Amino acid sequence: MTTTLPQAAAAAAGHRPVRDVAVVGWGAIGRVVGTALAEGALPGARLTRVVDNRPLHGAPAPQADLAEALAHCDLVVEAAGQGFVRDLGTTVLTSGTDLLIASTGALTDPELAREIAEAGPGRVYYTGGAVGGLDLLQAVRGLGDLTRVRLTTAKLPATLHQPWMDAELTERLRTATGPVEVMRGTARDVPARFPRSTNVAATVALAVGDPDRVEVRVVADPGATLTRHVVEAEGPHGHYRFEVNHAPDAANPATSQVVPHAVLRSLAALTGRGGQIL
Ligand SMILES: NC(=O)C1=CN([C@@H]2O[C@H](COP(=O)(O)OP(=O)(O)OC[C@H]3O[C@@H](n4cnc5c(N)ncnc54)[C@H](O)[C@@H]3O)[C@@H](O)[C@H]2O)C=CC1
Ligand SMILES: O=C([O-])CC(=O)C(=O)O
Repeated sequence: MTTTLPQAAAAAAGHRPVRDVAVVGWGAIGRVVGTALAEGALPGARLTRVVDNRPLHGAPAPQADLAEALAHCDLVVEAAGQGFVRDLGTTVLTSGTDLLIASTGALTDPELAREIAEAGPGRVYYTGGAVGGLDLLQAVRGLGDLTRVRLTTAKLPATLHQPWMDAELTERLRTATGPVEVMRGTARDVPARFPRSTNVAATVALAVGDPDRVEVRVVADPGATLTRHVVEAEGPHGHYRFEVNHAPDAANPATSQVVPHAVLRSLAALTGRGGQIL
């Protein structure tokens, strides 16, 4: 039988406290994260509740509403969508629960970004998700502002179709035989237009500190069997280029397969696990 020590007693006794984690959103990301936690993949964290707005069968922890989940966890992993962050992000934080956000695109609304930043006592964190190099871009800010930051995202056309698109653009996506630029804008406006597909733009913006400074191109490419994100940045102290090409999730090709593993890496850092590249 295992004995669970309360967090403070565990810390005093020299044990690292185990984080009680609720996963919100049991889809491409949440399912992989929650299953790994339930299988003990991360010794410093355990899955206590799962929240989803659809009935679930066979989840490895009880399904609960958010109120019940908050009573049984000290950390919420958001893998549900920008709507959850918008509607309930501050509820999580004001309950004293930490929040790890995947749907960073919600933060492009300046009022919500301010509310989330000021809410507490829970702390908010963001996963790097599908992009890399953000640690370095954050570090470079210590040397002075970046003068130009660009993100180009290329995905399969079907993953980029949106209800706001007119008939002509919809048809161009449907019949594309080569790359089609579907939007050019900034990290302020793009993630709201492609809420399930371009959170990466908002994440880059969090790293560089300004959504208006990040120029974004979204490209529908029938040849993009791997989802591509290219981040290019330049400043007085250097220039940087990060390109990733990810296999998409089989069930939800808008999401790259690596994303839940990026969330698990974020969780490993949050549990205080040693040996991490921070
Ligand atoms: N930061 C990044 O690099 C990435 C971020 N994302 C974000 O993560 C979100 C989740 O991605 P996936 O797992 O691929 O989506 P998914 O569509 O496979 O799963 C989402 C799950 O959340 C549930 N859900 C939706 N709204 C909810 C709510 N308000 N409360 C509770 N459950 C809710 C749905 O029923 C579904 O089961 C995306 O919508 C996107 O915003 C996705 C990919 C990359
Ligand atoms: O998974 C990806 O490649 C990116 C994605 O969906 C997002 O940023 O919302």
